[in-house]
Amino acid sequence: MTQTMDGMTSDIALHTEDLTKFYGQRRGIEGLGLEVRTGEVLGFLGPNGAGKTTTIRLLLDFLRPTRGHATVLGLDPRRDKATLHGRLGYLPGELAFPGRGRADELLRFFAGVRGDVPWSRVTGLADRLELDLTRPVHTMSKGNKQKVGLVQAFMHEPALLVLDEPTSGLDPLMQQEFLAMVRDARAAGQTVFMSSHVLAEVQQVADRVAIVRDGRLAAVERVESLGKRAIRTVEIHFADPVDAAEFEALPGIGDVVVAGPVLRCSVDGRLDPLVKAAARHEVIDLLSAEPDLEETFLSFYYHTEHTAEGAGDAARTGA
Ligand SMILES: Nc1ncnc2c1ncn2[C@@H]1O[C@H](COP(=O)(O)OP(=O)(O)OP(=O)(O)O)[C@@H](O)[C@H]1O
Repeated sequence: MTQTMDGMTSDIALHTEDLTKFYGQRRGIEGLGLEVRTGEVLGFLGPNGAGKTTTIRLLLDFLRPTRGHATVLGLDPRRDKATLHGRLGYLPGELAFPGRGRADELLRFFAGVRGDVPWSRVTGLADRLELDLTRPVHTMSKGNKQKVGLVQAFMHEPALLVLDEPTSGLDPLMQQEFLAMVRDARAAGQTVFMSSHVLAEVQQVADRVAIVRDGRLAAVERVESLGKRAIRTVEIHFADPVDAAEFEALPGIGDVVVAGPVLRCSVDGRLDPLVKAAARHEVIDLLSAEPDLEETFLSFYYHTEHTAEGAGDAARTGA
């Protein structure tokens, strides 16, 4: 539960209404209506330039909206900035650390600003992320700087984590560790709002995903429903040539192309029928490409009657 100014609790951690930011004539984000429940992990997805960073900067009052408003932990991002500061963990998309100090010096500074952060919590997070705290931050790789950014965002166990492209620069093992940190945060009742342009990673931890395109909210869906619709591209190499007709009629299979012993197709939903059909032949290799955000999105909207307006309703109800 989120404690509001008047001492009441709320199960809404984040709320935006008609949140809009134009940079001159250029749309950053327009008409965003979104609700994130306390304890929920929301993936905020979209291709480059979709408006993710603009939205996050509005939530933190680094930008002022052209119109509309946001409520964060029941508070006003502008009026209650100081109160929110201690209750939020923020990872910016572009990290810029000042000075030439070591990571532990910088993190001690952050811990001091936030009040009583036990140092063991900082070292615990650094250990999880395999971050050497004795290194000067300005000498670190992008990935290690990202880890410093993550430690400062998580260190005070904030009620709300707002993370802009958190896995950027992390290697696959560290990405998994980060996702485990998000799961732990969720289990502890924290709310997580994380932007990404990679559906596959968000799908592993998020309860819902909100998809933005061209500065507008295009869809809000529960992760399970997107998963079922996920289109994969599959390529199977057989020992001998196969016949396309054998695969074309399978449920969910499309775009079948056979070149001798190599079959390429798209799979909408379960892989099982294709795998069982393929197993009638000798299989040399099977390659399955991660569902692409754009493909999943298009597949979802070709297959349902949802509209962008409907998505706004879904955002509000969490349906
Ligand atoms: N300071 C700015 N001045 C003018 N236009 C801007 C500014 N910041 C962002 N924009 C524009 O607003 C739109 C949304 O940008 P934003 O950075 O919010 O997208 P994003 O989804 O975070 O993209 P990325 O993943 O590339 O960071 C883009 O068209 C971008 O060019």
